[in-house]
Amino acid sequence: MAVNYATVTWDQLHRDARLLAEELVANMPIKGIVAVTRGGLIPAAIIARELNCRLVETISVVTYDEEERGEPRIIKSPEAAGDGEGFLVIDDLVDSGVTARVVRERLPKAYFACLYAKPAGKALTDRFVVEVPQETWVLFPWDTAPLFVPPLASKPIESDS
Ligand SMILES: O=P(O)(O)OC[C@H]1O[C@H](OP(=O)(O)OP(=O)(O)O)[C@H](O)[C@@H]1O
Ligand SMILES: Nc1nc2[nH]cnc2c(=O)[nH]1
Ligand SMILES: [Mg+2]
Repeated sequence: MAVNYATVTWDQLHRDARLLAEELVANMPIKGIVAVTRGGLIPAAIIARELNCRLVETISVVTYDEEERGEPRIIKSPEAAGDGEGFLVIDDLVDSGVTARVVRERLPKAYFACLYAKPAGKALTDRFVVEVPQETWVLFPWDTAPLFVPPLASKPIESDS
């Protein structure tokens, strides 16, 4: 399957997290936020700031062994969140939905929100901001760096032959 890339800048991420926070105000009051590490950490920090929430827990789910997708494992439990009642769970993205499913099983009463969602996983969310095509790979600002690109005119001209 062809892979397209969608680059998300820090500005876009901040804007999308604030848009999500605006929607989540309807859930107030909340007991706290659970960030799904690592990708949910920065979105959760922005949302915690907007919702004036100081109780921020984490859950860490590992779904890959080496390069292969393995049996998902919770390597850090969100002890402060109980069964999730009154808590918002924040992740950056749902793709296949494997991570979200494990999180929901552990926190069945929590409200699950994320910034970006692909079709295969979006039904596992309670709210998301932007839908992304399944074949698109989202490049987050913490995964990328600005790179020098040579001017077009300096590239060698390819011949047709
Ligand atoms: O719906 P899924 O197919 O499970 O994919 C979505 C998950 O994948 C990424 O996390 P990843 O496991 O790569 O770890 P990270 O957050 O530590 O980067 C992303 O942050 C989501 O948590
Ligand atoms: N950065 C990134 N991580 C992912 N994990 C699962 N899908 C994605 C994606 O589209 N982008
Ligand atoms: Mg993640």
